[in-house]
Amino acid sequence: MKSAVITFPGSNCDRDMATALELASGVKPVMLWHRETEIPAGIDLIAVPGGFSYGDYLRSGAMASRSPVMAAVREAAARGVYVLGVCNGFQVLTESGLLPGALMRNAGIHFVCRDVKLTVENSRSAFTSLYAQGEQVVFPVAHHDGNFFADDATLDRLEGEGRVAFRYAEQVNGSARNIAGILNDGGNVLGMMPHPERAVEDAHGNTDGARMFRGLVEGLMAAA
Ligand SMILES: NC(=O)CC[C@H](N)C(=O)O
Repeated sequence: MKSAVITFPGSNCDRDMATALELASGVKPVMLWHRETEIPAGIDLIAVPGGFSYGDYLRSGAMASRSPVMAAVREAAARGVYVLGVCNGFQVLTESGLLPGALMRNAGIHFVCRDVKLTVENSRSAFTSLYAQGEQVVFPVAHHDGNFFADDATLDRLEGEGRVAFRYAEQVNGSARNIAGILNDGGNVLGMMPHPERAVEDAHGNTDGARMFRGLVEGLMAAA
């Protein structure tokens, strides 16, 4: 599996994401600066990593979503290229229109930085194929704008179409229906606030995230 990791000014999880992808695939991802206007040929997966792009000014992810590279990411996603947005990456994907809804300030205002329990709500996606349906996993979160909001009709559609990939199994940030991660209608774009790339090796004390990356490698290689 060939992957690319986008870096914006203020990204801080880009190298962790690259390490997780390399561990799973054996191939170093291409690192793409936000000014790039093209996704290199042959890329199967684009990762939009966490951090504080543009210092979270205006709204988290809003300025990054206007970066030249995001037009190329939108075009690639429309061709079926897989896109994984984590934390600030999820915020960038909603601001880009690649995923519905918005990430608002956490209920309770505070930055939340801890391990949280999640339920795998859809194990049939390319991102979750190595998890069992309904399985509980633990991923770290670290954000102040993780409070997922969408109107009721959108939430009903996400639930009805199996596009809620992960749900918090505990109260974390006030997200509507405790939604932690969602898929687009094509199933090739996933945005999530928790950080799978921070739970991929024994030194992390938790390897629950590793199956996301291994599942992607296995699934995308089988499709190639
Ligand atoms: N870890 C992150 O990506 C943080 C995301 C964003 N800056 C927030 O705090 O909400």
